[in-house]
Amino acid sequence: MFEKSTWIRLPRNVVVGHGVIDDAVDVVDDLHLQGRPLFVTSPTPREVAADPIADDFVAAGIEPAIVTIEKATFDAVERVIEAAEAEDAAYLVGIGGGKAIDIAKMASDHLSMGFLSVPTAASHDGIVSNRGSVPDGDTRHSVAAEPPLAVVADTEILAEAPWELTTAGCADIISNYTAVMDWRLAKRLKDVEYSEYAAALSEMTAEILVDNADLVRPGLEESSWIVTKALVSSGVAMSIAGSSRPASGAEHLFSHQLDRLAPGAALHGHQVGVGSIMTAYLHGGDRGFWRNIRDALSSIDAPTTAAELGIDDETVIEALTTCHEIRDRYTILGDGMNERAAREVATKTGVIG
Ligand SMILES: NC(=O)C1=CN([C@@H]2O[C@H](COP(=O)(O)OP(=O)(O)OC[C@H]3O[C@@H](n4cnc5c(N)ncnc54)[C@H](OP(=O)(O)O)[C@@H]3O)[C@@H](O)[C@H]2O)C=CC1
Ligand SMILES: O=C(CO)COP(=O)(O)O
Ligand SMILES: [Zn+2]
Repeated sequence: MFEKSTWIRLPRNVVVGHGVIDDAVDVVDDLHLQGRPLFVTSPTPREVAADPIADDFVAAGIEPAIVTIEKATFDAVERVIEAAEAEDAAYLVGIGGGKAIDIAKMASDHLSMGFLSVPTAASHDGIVSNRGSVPDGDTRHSVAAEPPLAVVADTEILAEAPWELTTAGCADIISNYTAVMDWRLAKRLKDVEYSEYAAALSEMTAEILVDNADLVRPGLEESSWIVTKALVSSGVAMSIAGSSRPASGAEHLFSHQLDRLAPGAALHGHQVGVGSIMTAYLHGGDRGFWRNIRDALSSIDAPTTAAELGIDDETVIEALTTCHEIRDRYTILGDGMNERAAREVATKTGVIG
């Protein structure tokens, strides 16, 4: 008897384009959301977007509450839940980079409340996904969470954000190639749950972005358009899979470990990009594929070396040799690399000097 079933939860409205931040109140109307919103933001996105959007809500007769978080932690999720209860909020609006959006989506899941995703940087593919990513001691959880009811991605705001945030988003997408390789390997060796549709969408997203790399240039608003569409598409792949597998493999474990060993040194997207060069090498040996990843990253100005990340060589080796322990996710790293092998891959790919 056939007994499979699945819920693929996706946003109802994805609004992308120049000046669409002005449509936020209309988006709320279209969703028939009533009551008071709680805006979840972080310091810079608050200035850039949350305060101006709050003014539009006030003009429409809606008085939002605002909570500003500094870090993506379970404590921050707790603070947002408490603020939502204290302010009698009816829905949440996550406004910012990956940090603010992840915290809003996890709090909204806990509160059984809808949330809107308003990215201020095209820096990560969690804009649409139904996953949150949170460090917790020696580990990092990929948590099931509420997908947004709607996304409002203003390409004018995204284009004005520092360029490296956009290149980080591109690198997060380019890393899909190795994430999918790891996923297929885990399917073959460990029979993990696998979706060919999600894998194909994730790879195709990376391919389209790389094909359009010439159009991804600083100062061009069209770049934000291209990158945001890729980030949305990659998030949809995660929602189809019901896991972050299509967009997170060993290159992400490497980045999560760097977050522990060198907190704040580099952006998430940039770290996963450099990780992806090395895990592509592990998948393919000295054949060409890792060079394609490296060249794709450098074509959009993303870092390809430890020095460009601002991370020293020894920290890269430590991350490579320990990151398989971060979570129970089978990847090309298997049960871990020894130091000699780690040095070889990092040196051969030019990540360390
Ligand atoms: N759930 C998922 O599926 C995914 C989750 N992620 C998670 O997302 C996070 C990475 O996202 P990322 O966006 O890099 O991290 P942050 O949210 O920390 O943002 C990076 C930096 O950009 C700043 N910033 C944001 N918008 C602007 C703007 N318009 N102008 C100037 N500065 C701005 C932030 O300022 P400030 O310091 O003031 O906040 C911060 O310093 C990680 O925690 C990662 O794990 C990533 C991919 C997928
Ligand atoms: O960053 C992600 C996808 O780009 C997902 O993060 P996790 O590795 O925590 O699942
Ligand atoms: Zn990522």
